[in-house]
Amino acid sequence: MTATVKEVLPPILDSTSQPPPLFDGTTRLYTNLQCPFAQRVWITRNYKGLQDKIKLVPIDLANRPPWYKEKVYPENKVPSLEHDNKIIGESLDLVKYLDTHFEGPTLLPDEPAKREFAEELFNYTDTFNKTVFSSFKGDVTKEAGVAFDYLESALEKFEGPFLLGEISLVDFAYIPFVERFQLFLQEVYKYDVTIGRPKLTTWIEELNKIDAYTETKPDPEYVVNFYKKRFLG
Ligand SMILES: N[C@@H](CCC(=O)N[C@@H](CS)C(=O)NCC(=O)O)C(=O)O
Repeated sequence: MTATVKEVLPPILDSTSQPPPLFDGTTRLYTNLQCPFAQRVWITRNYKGLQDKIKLVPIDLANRPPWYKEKVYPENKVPSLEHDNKIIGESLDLVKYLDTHFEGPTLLPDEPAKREFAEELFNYTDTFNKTVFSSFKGDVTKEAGVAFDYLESALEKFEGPFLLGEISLVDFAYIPFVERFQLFLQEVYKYDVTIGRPKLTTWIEELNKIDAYTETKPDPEYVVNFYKKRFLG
């Protein structure tokens, strides 16, 4: 994608902030700028060129506004989307919702084989994350390696650098987590997940050429410190 002017992000809302004028017809993505689940939806919104149609509402999760749980999303998590007078949650449902309900490039190919594989990959995301998280307390090379080997083989299935060959929602489902794991595994365990995984290496490089994604990347230092506190603290 061609380089565009980087979006100026709106202020982060915390417990002292007033709610936006809810259900006034504005489409809002309630998000958190460090959350990998929310990042999936943020990338999708950017890739489809919906910056003007879907307003970002960043939330401070450590100091959450009470109205978020009470008036917006009782689950009290991000991401959630306010659209057509309703609130929808769950990042994987949301990326699909954005793809089918909004304009912009289609992000799931029609071919049945690709659709089927997309579902397999969506289903594996939780296992992927759990496998890597639990490896932090064990042998990372071996245990996290299994999850990264799965991605490497997945990338061999179709022609092209992305998980379904061409870019799709599936890439956006994985990259926020892969990005964080790559940083943390390198920094703390000196484990480079790209070594011996040429497809994964290219996949990460290709995604890093896309503004819709790079504009959503969290600060690497924040990620490493957050994971250190959470998993090694
Ligand atoms: N399954 C949800 C997970 C969302 C999630 O756990 N978000 C975190 C932030 S990264 C959150 O809102 N945590 C607040 C909480 O659990 O209270 C999804 O895919 O959207």
